[in-house]
Amino acid sequence: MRFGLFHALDGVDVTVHPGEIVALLGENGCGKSTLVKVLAGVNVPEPGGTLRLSGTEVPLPLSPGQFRELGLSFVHQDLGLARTLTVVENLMIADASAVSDRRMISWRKETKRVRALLKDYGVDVDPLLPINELPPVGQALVAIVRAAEELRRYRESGRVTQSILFLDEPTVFLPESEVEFLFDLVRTIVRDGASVVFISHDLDAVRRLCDRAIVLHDGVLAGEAQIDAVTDEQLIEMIVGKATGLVGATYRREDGATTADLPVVAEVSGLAGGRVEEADLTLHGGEIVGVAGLLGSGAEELPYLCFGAHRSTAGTLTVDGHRLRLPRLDAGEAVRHRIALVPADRRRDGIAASLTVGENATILVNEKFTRLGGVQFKKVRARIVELLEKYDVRPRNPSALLGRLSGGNQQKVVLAKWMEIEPHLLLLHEPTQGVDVAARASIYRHVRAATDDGMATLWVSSDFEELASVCDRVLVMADGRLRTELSGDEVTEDRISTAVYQYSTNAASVLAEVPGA
Ligand SMILES: Nc1ncnc2c1ncn2[C@@H]1O[C@H](COP(=O)(O)OP(=O)(O)OP(=O)(O)O)[C@@H](O)[C@H]1O
Repeated sequence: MRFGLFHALDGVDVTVHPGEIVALLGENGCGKSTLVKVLAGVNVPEPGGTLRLSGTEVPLPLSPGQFRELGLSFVHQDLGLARTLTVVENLMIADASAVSDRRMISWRKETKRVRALLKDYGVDVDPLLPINELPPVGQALVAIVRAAEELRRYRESGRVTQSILFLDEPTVFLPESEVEFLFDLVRTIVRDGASVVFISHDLDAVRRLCDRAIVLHDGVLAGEAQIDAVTDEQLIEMIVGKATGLVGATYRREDGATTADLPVVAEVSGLAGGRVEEADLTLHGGEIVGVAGLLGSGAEELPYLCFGAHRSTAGTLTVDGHRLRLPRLDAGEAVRHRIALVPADRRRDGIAASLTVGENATILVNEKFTRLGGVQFKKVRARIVELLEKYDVRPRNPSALLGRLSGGNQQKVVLAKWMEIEPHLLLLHEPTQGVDVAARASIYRHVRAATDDGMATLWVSSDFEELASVCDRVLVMADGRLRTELSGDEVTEDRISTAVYQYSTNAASVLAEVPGA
């Protein structure tokens, strides 16, 4: 498969067996989604490739929608749901044939049918709620149920004997604690007779769910392995193409300095807003401070409240001696005070998809390249080239539209953009989601280096292993308040996890809001 002169896939052979869950792994931009899109009839590959399903050869390229006749179904990262429509409506759109011969839709009957269907799959969401009112895990579950139903209809139609569900990073926006609900559903689908291809950068998740891994590297097949026959180090070596020593690496301060030795850069006091009832925190230059909490604890809102992206009801933020009233803070003022925010929802909040990579990377610092009212294009371009090299953005093409880059490469550009303002305070929310294992390590190193140079960093993540490897201190949030603090040797994945559940007195009720819990 070529895009212009660029070979996104080159001679890749892949086999999927009945009833198997196969992981499709590889670095950002190695061609995973491209392969899936060939099978979805979106990408038109070069002549010469073959596709054989249950022994029957199917000519390539596939036409859009042809996958339905072949027993293939897809859940892409953005889930592809109509967000303002209800769960019932979304499930009905997928099955238009079921209603095409009726003159009137009986919503009562449809709701009853969908309620029973969701129950069969063990998914507990209200069928009458619009998609965008469901929590992220509920949305992902609905998208997967819709695909599973599609597979069931294929099999019942008698046209296909085998069916394959492709899941392209559906867990990327989900807190770690909720991923398991999704996996239960995937296992149900496999029991019902489908095979699954699961794309992910989360090796833990891959280990929990998959039987076998297929690894791509720069558009070619790098290897295959049964999951229980390889170590993480071996898988990573296949993914990256060389030994990395990344397993178990840490990115904490090396000089042993403690909080007390470091200068205060930012102080938040009396913060309230959203689910945060009250939060006070002091952030030091040179220190990465993690925040851990269950969904609904308020942790996931802290970065946005401190940036003025979500409205606070009370509180102040003092950065480098400037006292800002949080309820009146807006993004413009935050940037002027060198506060940076890397948001979790990259597509919605992080990138300008229709601008180029270069425009995105320099959008916050245009004035640096303006002289006497004119833009110094040579200088801008030189800086962009430097940034693409430094953050290893692939391809190194400043003029590519950012929306066309693979997810992980978009994330590298988002970080590069924010680091350009030379932040005093960096606010991160799930900054490595969708990022491959090597690029993740490079993000850790960049943030560590800038923090060592005096920046204060607040890192909110549901990945406690990540927090344990990068943070010097971790605050635990529950019920809208910061409950405890772990530092030094206490910062381990186990201690963070234990503290989060111990302090979340409403852990049961938080989980009760999660469909399927
Ligand atoms: N429509 C397109 N036009 C031009 N280049 C494209 C297009 N789609 C993908 N590419 C390029 O093809 C390469 C493979 O992209 P792909 O999205 O398949 O990567 P991926 O392995 O899914 O990565 P990630 O893990 O980051 O999602 C990337 O270099 C990407 O920029």
